[in-house]
Amino acid sequence: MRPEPKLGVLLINLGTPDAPRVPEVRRYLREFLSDPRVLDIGAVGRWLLLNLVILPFRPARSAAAYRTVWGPDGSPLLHHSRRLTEALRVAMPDVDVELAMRYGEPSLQRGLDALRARGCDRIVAVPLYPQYAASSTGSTVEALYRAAGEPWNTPFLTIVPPFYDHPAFIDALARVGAPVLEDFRPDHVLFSFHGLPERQVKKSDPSGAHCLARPDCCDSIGVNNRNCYRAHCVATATALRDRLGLARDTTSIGFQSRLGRTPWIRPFTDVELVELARRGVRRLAVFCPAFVADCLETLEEIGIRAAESFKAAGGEDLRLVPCLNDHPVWVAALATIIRESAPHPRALPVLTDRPAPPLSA
Ligand SMILES: C=CC1=C(C)c2cc3[nH]c(cc4nc(cc5[nH]c(cc1n2)c(C)c5CCC(=O)O)C(CCC(=O)O)=C4C)c(C)c3C=C
Ligand SMILES: [Fe+2]
Ligand SMILES: [Fe+2]
Repeated sequence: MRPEPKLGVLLINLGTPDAPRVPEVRRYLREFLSDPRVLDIGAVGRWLLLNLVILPFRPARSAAAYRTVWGPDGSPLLHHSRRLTEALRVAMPDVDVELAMRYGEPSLQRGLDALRARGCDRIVAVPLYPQYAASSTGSTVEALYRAAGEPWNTPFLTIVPPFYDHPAFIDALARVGAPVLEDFRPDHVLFSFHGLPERQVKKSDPSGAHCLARPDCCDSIGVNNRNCYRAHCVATATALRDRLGLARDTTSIGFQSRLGRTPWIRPFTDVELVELARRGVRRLAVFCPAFVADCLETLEEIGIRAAESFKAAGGEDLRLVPCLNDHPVWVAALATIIRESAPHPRALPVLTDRPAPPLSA
């Protein structure tokens, strides 16, 4: 008799340095920014940019930033991802759950090996990026296929697609955010997403004529922008705004975390913050819905630096809404998203249960 297929779940996040020190941050940035999906320029240009411009200077600045958010359990991104993994194990006792990172440790290979060692031959992989970008989701999917293809007996993969407008994800964001808004009483809410070079958004458009070709290109999702990161972010922000019952003119969108001189998608969070303060906004709440786990980009860039510049521009207070982290509503939502994508565990046995028709029929 064919054994029951055993399902494993692999949660995958971006990765983070091993320590908030210059050598560890340099090693992390080297691996991350050597990825041709992240710095998507020619190999020679990437090598020059990385080795002559970025790696001599950025690691010291970034290590100092990491030190401001590093906790007793290490990097916040890894800490929250581990706690989410633990919570999902409890919520889904019938499957094995492992954590892996696209860059650094625990590696994709390590996560896949751990699932294989426990006999999982079917794996549901969850890139923990709600919105699709070729430099985050795409890079993870490519590396995952490569790693999964290494062993002689390959596992069978299902990959959870971007969940930027999944009702369970939006509901979890709203349930985590609502008590913060209730307590803080902001007069404006900003949805701040990780930024992306404009070039990468344009490359996601198969027609080459839709994305960033007109101001309303992200207002709805169709054939040409179905992989557009910016359109996915707009869809998340719109759904969350509606779910929270916020008026359109009391919310805005921004894109944070730019790198280099190439044009990045707009509006920019750091510019928007100052503009809002100048327009009279005093109490600003900021959601970061591109990140499911709090990390350097939420805690330091928004929670510390953005709060300072908002106040310097005349604002009274900025409150960072925590990411979903291991909140029970997110754990339940993630279990729903995974179960919806999982191959039906009885799919093959059900077929073999049926008596075969006679050969002569
Ligand atoms: C939300 C998804 C992410 C996308 C898309 C993304 C694209 C992207 N990022 C960089 C450069 C950097 N990002 C850095 C940190 C970082 N980025 C994401 C997520 C996305 N990046 C996360 C979750 C984090 C935090 C990691 C942590 O350890 O907490 C960094 C490192 C920090 C720093 O030095 O500023 C860089 C660099 C590019 C160039 C890019 C798309 C082209
Ligand atoms: Fe990033
Ligand atoms: Fe667009």
